[in-house]
Amino acid sequence: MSPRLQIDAMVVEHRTKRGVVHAVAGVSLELEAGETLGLVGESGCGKSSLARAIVGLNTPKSGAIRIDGRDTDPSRRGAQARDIQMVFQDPYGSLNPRMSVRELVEEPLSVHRLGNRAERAARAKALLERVGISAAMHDRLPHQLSGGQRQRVGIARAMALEPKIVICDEPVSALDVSVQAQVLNLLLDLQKEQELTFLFISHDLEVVRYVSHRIAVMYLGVIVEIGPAEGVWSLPLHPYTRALMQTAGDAERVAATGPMVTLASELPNPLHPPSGCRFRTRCPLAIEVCARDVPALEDFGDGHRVACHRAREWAGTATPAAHA
Ligand SMILES: Nc1ncnc2c1ncn2[C@@H]1O[C@H](COP(=O)(O)OP(=O)(O)OP(=O)(O)O)[C@@H](O)[C@H]1O
Repeated sequence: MSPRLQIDAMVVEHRTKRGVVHAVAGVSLELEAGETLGLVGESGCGKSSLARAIVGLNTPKSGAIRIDGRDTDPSRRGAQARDIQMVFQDPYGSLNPRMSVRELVEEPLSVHRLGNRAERAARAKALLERVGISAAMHDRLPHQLSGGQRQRVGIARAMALEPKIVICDEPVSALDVSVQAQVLNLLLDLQKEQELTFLFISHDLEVVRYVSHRIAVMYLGVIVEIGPAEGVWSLPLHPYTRALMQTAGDAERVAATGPMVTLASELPNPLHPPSGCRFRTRCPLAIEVCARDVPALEDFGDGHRVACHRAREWAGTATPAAHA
């Protein structure tokens, strides 16, 4: 059976005055129905550029997007544009400040000419109630809502067209910690009810681990490690993944499974990415071959794949860290 979502050799470039930014440099991913793939990486690694290309907000330079095995129409019009929706980090920026909550949720239904006026109103009401926005708030404007309520409206809007796939781009990063779990749990409940596929982008490794079946790690436009969430978590094999986990306060666990990697310098200039392995200029383990050859994603078992010339050296000997 075809995967629900297949991204094949996606390339996204941004033209700037200083040159071309290679934001996504050939990313391929497959996601099953009902699956969450968490995507992590530092700011500037290309996560949003990839997400925006998948929902049609960026035009990729090349690559294919398939839903249930069918190529999507690059013009992204019609029914198929409904299949992939996005939940943004900052719902305030993506919600028209002059529209009421009710109008905001009705809008996608009107754009796609679904139902008559009364049916759209009823559907918007049901969606808002499902995401926890009570009837008393349906006439309010976005600025009259809390951050968590605004994100719930953003989620209702994304769900209005009954998508198969939802790209969640840092959906809880702008929220107070106290409401983050509520919004995450709402997303997980909706996923179960509707067998939704999530691409879940976050720089917060704990959040990604909480929601994801699999985790992909992106560095400077490429996927450097991907695998089952607990596998990647307990035995991170790419030096960049190890560095991210170490920075996130997991030094002890990382140290138990191989070399420590500290991220010293800044992300290289994306206008001129390094030759060979893109991470090698920041990698304390880099050797000659790393500057010469681009490492392929190699399978280490159970679908845990890593693009590193040196990962084998500790992969065979290390014992996965105990699950916290
Ligand atoms: N519209 C644009 N025009 C020019 N360059 C862009 C544009 N959007 C992104 N970039 C550049 O592309 C690269 C990848 O950025 P992107 O926002 O996709 O990364 P990210 O990992 O999502 O980061 P963040 O978490 O900060 O959003 C960066 O170098 C960024 O400066």
